[in-house]
Amino acid sequence: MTVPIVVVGAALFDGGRLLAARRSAPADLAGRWELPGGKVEPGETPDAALVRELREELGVDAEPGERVPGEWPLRPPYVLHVWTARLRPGSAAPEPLQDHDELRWLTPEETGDVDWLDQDVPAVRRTLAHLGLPGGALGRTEGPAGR
Ligand SMILES: Nc1nc2c([nH]c(=O)n2[C@H]2C[C@H](O)[C@@H](COP(=O)(O)OP(=O)(O)OP(=O)(O)O)O2)c(=O)[nH]1
Repeated sequence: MTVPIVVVGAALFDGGRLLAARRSAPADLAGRWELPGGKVEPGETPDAALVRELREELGVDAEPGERVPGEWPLRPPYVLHVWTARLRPGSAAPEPLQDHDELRWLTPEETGDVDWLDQDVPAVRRTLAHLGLPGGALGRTEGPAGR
C-alpha cells in the first residue's frame, strides 16, 4: 500500500478574509485557485512545512493555527490537509513569488467567486464551517456521509 504524502494547505486569514492563490503551473492546474502550501518533506512537521511554504511562495512570516479536521485526496499518493494560519505581526504582505500569479483576500461570502481546484472546494467549505463562518456561494452543504 502506498503511504500518503501530505500536502498542507494554509487557510491564511487576515482581518476576517481568506487568502486564495491562483496557480501559474503546471499547465493542467494553471489558472485554478488554491490554498497556498505544499508537500510536507520527510522528517518535517506539517506546521513547519506550512510556515516554510508560505515563506517561499508568498514571502510572509506566518503563524500556524489548528488543523481543520478532514483529509481530501489529491492525485495519489498525495492528500490535502488544511491548517489555519495568520500573519505574524510585522510580516510582509503576501506576494505571488512562486507557483502563483495572483492572490485575492476573500470574505467568506466571496469564497465562491474564484475557480478553486476541485479538491479545494470541499476543503474550503469545511474550513469555513469549522470556523463558524458562512460558506457563501461555495454552495451546498456536504453530503449525508459528512466526509
Ligand atoms: N499547495 C496546494 N496544492 C494543492 C491544493 N489542492 C490541490 O489539488 N493541490 C495539488 C497541486 C499539486 O499537484 C500538489 C501540491 O504541490 P505543490 O506544487 O503546491 O507542492 P510543493 O510546493 O511542495 O511542490 P514542489 O516542491 O514539488 O515543486 O497538490 C492546495 O490547496 N494547495
